[in-house]
Amino acid sequence: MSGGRSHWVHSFRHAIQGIAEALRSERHMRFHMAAAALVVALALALKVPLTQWPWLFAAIAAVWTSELINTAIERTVDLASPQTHPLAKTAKDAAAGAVLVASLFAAAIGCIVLGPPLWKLCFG
Ligand SMILES: Nc1ncnc2c1ncn2[C@@H]1O[C@H](COP(=O)(O)OP(=O)(O)OP(=O)(O)O)[C@@H](O)[C@H]1O
Repeated sequence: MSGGRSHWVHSFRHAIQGIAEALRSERHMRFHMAAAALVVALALALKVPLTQWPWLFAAIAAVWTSELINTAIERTVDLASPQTHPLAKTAKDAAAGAVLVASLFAAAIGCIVLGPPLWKLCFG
């Protein structure tokens, strides 16, 4: 049982190290983190109803998850194919496409959830 728990703790530590390394090495990841902090601060300031928060968290999680997977794919492709190769390009471009889809989803959620209270605040 304790061996199982220790395995779980190791897996958790590795996952945190993965996120920390992505934050250190990827400018986009730091941008997503700043954007998430801004969204949370805005939602608190605008007193967004509790029922809307899951949409914001889903959007943030979608962007972070896609960026982490994109980073993993970039590293794997660089390791497997340091030379230019059409398949390496396909893999990296598809991974970047996943980040774009998640970012568009997050932007739409941000407009839908934060737009109306922001509009009300600015234009009465
Ligand atoms: N080994 C390769 N073979 C062919 N094309 C590649 C290869 N590596 C990168 N590319 C092309 O260059 C683009 C940029 O790749 P790169 O690894 O610099 O990622 P990036 O988009 O700059 O991401 P980031 O800024 O997050 O590191 C890829 O999307 C792909 O089109």
